[in-house]
Amino acid sequence: MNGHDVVSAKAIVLADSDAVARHVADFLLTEALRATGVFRVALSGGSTPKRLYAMMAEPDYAERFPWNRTEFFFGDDRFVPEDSPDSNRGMLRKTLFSRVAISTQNIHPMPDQGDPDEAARAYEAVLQAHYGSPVLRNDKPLFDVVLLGLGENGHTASLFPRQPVLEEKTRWVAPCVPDDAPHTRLTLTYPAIASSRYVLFLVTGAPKAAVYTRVRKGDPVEPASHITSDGQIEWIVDKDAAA
Ligand SMILES: O=C(O)[C@H](O)[C@@H](O)[C@H](O)[C@H](O)COP(=O)(O)O
Repeated sequence: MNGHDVVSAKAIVLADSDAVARHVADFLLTEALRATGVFRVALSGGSTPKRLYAMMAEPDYAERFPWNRTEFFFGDDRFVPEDSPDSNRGMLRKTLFSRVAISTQNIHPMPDQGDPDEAARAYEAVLQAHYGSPVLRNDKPLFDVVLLGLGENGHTASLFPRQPVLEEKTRWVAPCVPDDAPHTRLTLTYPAIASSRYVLFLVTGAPKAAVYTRVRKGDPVEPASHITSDGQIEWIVDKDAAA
């Protein structure tokens, strides 16, 4: 029971999606305040974490959070302009970053224009500059916390079923052209996500119950089953998803 993989990971089952959001918000605040230097977070997209981001923007939380000692990165994004309703960058600007006192220098969205492969390599260069090396070491995490969601088809970040990115063992960021999603995406790869102190999966709602059960059993067909962390993985789920 080491917590480095999705099967041995601890599961925290909470009443509803608000309780999940509050738990993760409190966890991020505690860890950010405890950090002695820069605190690095990779943010998830999609709808599940929107409640979390809204909570983080609330004044009584925002005034306590060390925004300018925190570097916010993206776990993935759709390769669309920021003003697209599908952009994680746009969603985070609206729900969080436009509402708190954070410097744009502490926010690192993924590129959303040009050639996707070149954009992925450019983002990898940003990560390597912050990490201080082009080679990941398992005793020096790239991220303090990686937030992940879980799609009903077993994807997480933009690690989609049947995609070449699932085999990527060297690059930290890569493009993905899912065969069952409308946009090309950029995503952190498995090795980049593994370079973390914590990976938190946020899973809520009855529609996620089946895939959550399959991934928690380590079903190898599900891309999320192959997520590991040099630190600890935790499932933060609501009762409907855990049913
Ligand atoms: O950009 C994205 O879409 C996310 O990073 C993706 O991995 C998401 O977490 C899952 O698709 C779950 O999405 P929901 O939270 O909307 O169910």
